[in-house]
Amino acid sequence: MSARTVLLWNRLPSSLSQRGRAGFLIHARSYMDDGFKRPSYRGGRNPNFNNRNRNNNRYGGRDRVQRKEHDEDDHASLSKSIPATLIHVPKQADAPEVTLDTLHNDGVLHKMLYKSISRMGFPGLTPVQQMTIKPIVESLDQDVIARAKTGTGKTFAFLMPIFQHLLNSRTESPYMVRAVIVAPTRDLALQIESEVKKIYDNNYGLEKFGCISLIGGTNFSQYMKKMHSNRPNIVIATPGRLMATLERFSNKFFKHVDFLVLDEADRLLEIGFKEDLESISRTLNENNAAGPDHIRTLLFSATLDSKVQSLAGNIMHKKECLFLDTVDKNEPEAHEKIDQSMVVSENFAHSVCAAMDHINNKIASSPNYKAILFSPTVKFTQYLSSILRKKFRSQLPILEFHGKIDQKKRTNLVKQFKREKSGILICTDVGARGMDFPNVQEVLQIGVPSELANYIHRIGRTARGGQEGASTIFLCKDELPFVDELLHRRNVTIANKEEYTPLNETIEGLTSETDPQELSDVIISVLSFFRTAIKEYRFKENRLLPNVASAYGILLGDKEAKIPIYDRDMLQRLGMRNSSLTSKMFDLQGSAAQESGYERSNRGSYQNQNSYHRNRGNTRSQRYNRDGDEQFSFNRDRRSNSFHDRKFYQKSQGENPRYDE
Ligand SMILES: Nc1ncnc2c1ncn2[C@@H]1O[C@H](COP(=O)(O)OP(=O)(O)OP(=O)(O)O)[C@@H](O)[C@H]1O
Repeated sequence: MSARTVLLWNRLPSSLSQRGRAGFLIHARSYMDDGFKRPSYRGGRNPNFNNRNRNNNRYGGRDRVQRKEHDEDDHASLSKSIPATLIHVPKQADAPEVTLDTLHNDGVLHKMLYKSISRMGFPGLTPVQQMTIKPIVESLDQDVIARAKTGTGKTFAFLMPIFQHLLNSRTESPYMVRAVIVAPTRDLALQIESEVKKIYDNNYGLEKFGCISLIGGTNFSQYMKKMHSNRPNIVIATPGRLMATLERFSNKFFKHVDFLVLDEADRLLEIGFKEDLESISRTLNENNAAGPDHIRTLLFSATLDSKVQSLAGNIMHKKECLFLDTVDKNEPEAHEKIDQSMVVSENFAHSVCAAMDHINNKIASSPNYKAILFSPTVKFTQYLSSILRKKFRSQLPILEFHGKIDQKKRTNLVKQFKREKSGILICTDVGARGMDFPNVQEVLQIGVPSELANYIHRIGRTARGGQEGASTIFLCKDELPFVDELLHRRNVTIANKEEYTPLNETIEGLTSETDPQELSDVIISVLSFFRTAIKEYRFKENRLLPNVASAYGILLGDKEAKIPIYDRDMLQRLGMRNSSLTSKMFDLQGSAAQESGYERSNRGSYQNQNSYHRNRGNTRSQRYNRDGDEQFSFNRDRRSNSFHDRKFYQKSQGENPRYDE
């Protein structure tokens, strides 16, 4: 072996087998040189870069040697321009099993923590827990990225090392926040908090390491009072509320942070969230009493790719980063225990019929049927909830879950659906990531998700904690390019395909009692959604949009009926012009059709509908946000103006539109 290979060999976590290390070395060559960008310190140079604990690590001064390898003749290179080294540790099939007992016996896990987790009665540690706990506890000077499939216990994989760290350093800054965990949705933050409480419940001795969740939709000053009185060591937060807290109290509580964890990291590093995460990381690091490169950053998700690695450059501050990967390079990220199906029909409206028939059959054939149904927008979720309630309410609970529901109600319905033995939760992508509802048999989707990775997260709400599950996506024929994208970009194949044509009676069942005004609102919201998904999924605009628009007539029971549009601005907000395409889709009237003589008074109740959209949009195009609501978009093709647009929107709306802060 060359000197460099020996060096690498010795630096690998001792938990790896010989073959595992050999496998790593093969991977290492391709990864070592890609690396990360260093964080951008003001003044272009990290002031502490040269003088902190460089040799104080378990690999015995590797940093100095590593630096020599990289920059033999460039000693000025201790600046931010040097990318951090990415050490990729691949999945190893033959790795010896790591158990709670071995971790305890090796001195990795403290007795108190060992007892707490043992009492939970898990049959063993999951692959991600086996792979990450020891390196996070022991590799003090490395950031960590961990990829593991949905429902495989990533939450405990980062909580256990955090508790171990608190136990290791219990006398240091006991009244300060030591770990900050960021989650993209309020419900996920609350769920992580309840996982922490499970650790307390199984060993009260750990309660002294207090925890608090800071999320939007709650009383800020009340929570700040709790921060003052409880002095928690662990903060679990959504980005918006965390920024607000740091703005006022970063010096008081956050000067001794050791860990920053990003759960659903790829989501948090998307445009929109990313600027906030960079600002959070900058504030935490600049204020840190131990210096600006002290905090270790841990990124966890089921969907991570090279884009995330480079996006995290300004958030991760260590010189080395371990990429602990439990998914093979060529293996799909979707969980293998999910039996995936798609049902393809002619029209978007038929997908609704197909889903209704499917649910009907399932309720009849499976006792305790528990499913989650994903929908593209808030309005469509409301519509689906109302038709499902009408039909199935007497048989099982039907729950509606999206970002427009008041937080208290939302928290209660999450608790309820976790408890229920059967039921259907209808939700937007706000429920796609991280939520752990026990015993969900099946995930249903009408229409495509808001981003490709969310397909994997959506279906991952089933087959959790070692169970099996099924998923069915209902697509119209013009949504099929999505399936190709899924294969080409995520290597995910939907194994089972079925074609569907609705019976007349199914359509009739839906059309009765449908309010045209409401339905027009619903379909416009879906059109808005698809309009922004065109680039992402390579849809054919001229086919897909008329297909979705015609769902209005079909679901109304009058195939010829078109969505009435009275206002020219409305078309603009949908990002469309008066053209042959729009006249195919809409019944253009009044100013929309540029008819000067049109009597406003004749517009009837539709006027409200269009002014509603006018008030909600801003002066530019109205689009879809990922919390499932239609509004100004900071979406896929927003690179050029995203930040300003978001600020503009916030100002005009007096709220933060996009996130679930
Ligand atoms: N070692 C274990 N053995 C069995 N079940 C476990 C183990 N650790 C955690 N679990 C359980 O597995 C379920 C899923 O865990 P968790 O929510 O952490 O998954 P995740 O990997 O974060 O999923 P997602 O990618 O969807 O966020 C939870 O109910 C959790 O209690």
